[in-house]
Amino acid sequence: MAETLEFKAELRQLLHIITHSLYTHREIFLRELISNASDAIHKVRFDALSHADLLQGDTDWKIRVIPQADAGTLTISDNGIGMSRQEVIEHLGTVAHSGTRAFLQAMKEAGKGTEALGLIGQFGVGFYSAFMVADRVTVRTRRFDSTEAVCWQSDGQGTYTLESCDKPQRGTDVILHLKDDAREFLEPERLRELIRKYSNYIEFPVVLVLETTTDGQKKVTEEIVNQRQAIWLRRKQEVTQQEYEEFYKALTHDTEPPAEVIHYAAEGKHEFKVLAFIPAHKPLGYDWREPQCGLRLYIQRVLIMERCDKVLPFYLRFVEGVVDSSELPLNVSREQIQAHPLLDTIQKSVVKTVLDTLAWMKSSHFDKYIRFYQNFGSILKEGLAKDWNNRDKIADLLLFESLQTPAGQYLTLEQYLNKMPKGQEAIYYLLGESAESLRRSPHVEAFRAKGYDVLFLTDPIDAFIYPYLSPYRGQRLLPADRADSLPDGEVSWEERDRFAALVSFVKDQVPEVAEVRLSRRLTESAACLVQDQHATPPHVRRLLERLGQEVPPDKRILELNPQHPAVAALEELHRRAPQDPRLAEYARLLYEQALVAEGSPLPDPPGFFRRLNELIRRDAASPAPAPSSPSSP
Ligand SMILES: Nc1ncnc2c1ncn2[C@@H]1O[C@H](COP(=O)(O)OP(=O)(O)OP(=O)(O)O)[C@@H](O)[C@H]1O
Repeated sequence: MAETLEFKAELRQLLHIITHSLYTHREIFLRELISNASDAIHKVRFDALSHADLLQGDTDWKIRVIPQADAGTLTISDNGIGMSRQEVIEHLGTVAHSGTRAFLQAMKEAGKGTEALGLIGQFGVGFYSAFMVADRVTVRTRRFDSTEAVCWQSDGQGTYTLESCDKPQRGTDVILHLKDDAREFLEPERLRELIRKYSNYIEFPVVLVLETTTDGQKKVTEEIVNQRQAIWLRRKQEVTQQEYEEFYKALTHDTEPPAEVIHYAAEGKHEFKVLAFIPAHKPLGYDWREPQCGLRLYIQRVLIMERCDKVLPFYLRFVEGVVDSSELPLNVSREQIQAHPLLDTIQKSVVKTVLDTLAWMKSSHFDKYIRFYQNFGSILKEGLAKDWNNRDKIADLLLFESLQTPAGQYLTLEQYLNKMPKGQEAIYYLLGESAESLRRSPHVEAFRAKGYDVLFLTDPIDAFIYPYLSPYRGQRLLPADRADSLPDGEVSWEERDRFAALVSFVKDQVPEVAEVRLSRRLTESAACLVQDQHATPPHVRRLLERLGQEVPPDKRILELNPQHPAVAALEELHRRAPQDPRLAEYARLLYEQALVAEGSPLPDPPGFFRRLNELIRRDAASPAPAPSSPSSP
């Protein structure tokens, strides 16, 4: 008796999109189904390592693609692991495929428009892509360690049926009852083309099974269509760039070729082979997916793990590829393999090669490197905190915008060091939202005047990794907005004397700060805020507060520029009429402009507007002044 069950809500939504729309990329259903069949064979090969008898002698691994024009069906059949009844319910009734979840997220972001539908081809939606070409799908499956076979059927309209069936061979048959407009997928030539295009490097034979009738005699032919070389086992000199690209695309579903290919065989004490790729860009949906890290681990061509994270540190998770070692034991559990010391050796070797490749790319193909960096730089930077042994190598790979680089161009730490003028004793940096706003910050004025460059750290992660950057090649890194980082330039005694009363008055009016003082940091602005070396930088504070964390308040230092006309005028007014009520308002305005200049929020915006509007009112009522220098903010 067939039992009818309902799909989970998320899946109903997906199936609705698939069955009610037209696609330009629907041919990818074949790639998805062949890839599932290949996974199933890998799984049974692995599970049977310790139970070879369960295979009952059937180790002729094959994925069969069978078009049947009379019935209008296309069957993809494998002798893989198969599924139990419970597994069918779990796997074919819910959204399992990670790409599918990313696709649904992308749909949400893109709205319901056709733009989102175009995304399907790039994501692939796993098993459910079948409904792009079929109005009914039947799955007949039997697990390798069971005698019970199950038949699953659905038209993709919200429910599916399950019933027991006969299936003498283990494995899974996916039978697609093709839609009328999808009969092209019955044509042998079209199927050959698609198998070669998308599944050429599947390691098991993908066999096209054709039934022909000659002189009334039916004949079945089987033709292996894919190349199925374990490309990583071949010598580098024997593999063409095109083969690498095709393999990479088949492995990752990326539509673009990789930025770099890394292919080598370690020989000597340990032997293993690595074929890894540095992608050129983040594939669609990369930021919505759960982060995945690791290379495919093979032992003598048997796939042991889809993502072996022991061979790749998390900060290199953008690297894709394969590692194969015949030295690892085949007949042990995945957990035991994960603990094998050879994996640490492999990791060290992969990390070194990837970092060396990135360094080479940076020096030889800078434009290509910039694109890579814009996509994956934030991830790579995590390594500064996590991989102390390679900290210097990673620091060498960083790119920065800076005070002296034209907008949109980048500088490395090494280039910064090389152009440091004599007398400069530290590498200066400033944390903030964007290079554009930092370029206008009062904190860089003195540096600009002295010809010192300031690195702009504007990636959100910079706020957390800057402590790991210093020292770089013996030079310390100092924040340009720290109280003691001022290149030099003492305020004269005479100025100190003259402004002493004003400074003390402003301190009384701005209890939020620990100190008010004069400084030479500013050449154009009237005031700015700095902090001592133990305080949390304001940009980091803003980020942490946005993340909902409480940061204990630090008292900061308000610095005034005694040469600024506004500060000078204030001093004069204070000397002339120390009781003038406007003085208190002006003192607050100096503090408030220092906050605005560094991007910090104002504690009392209405008060600020009132003070500013009062100034406008008064000023507008007085006669027009002589034009003043436009450069003084
Ligand atoms: N031919 C098959 N043999 C055995 N199990 C299968 C087969 N096809 C699908 N399945 C099971 O159904 C599940 C769902 O398949 P689907 O293609 O939607 O996602 P997926 O392959 O798990 O996704 P991902 O590629 O992200 O791992 C698979 O994980 C697998 O357990």
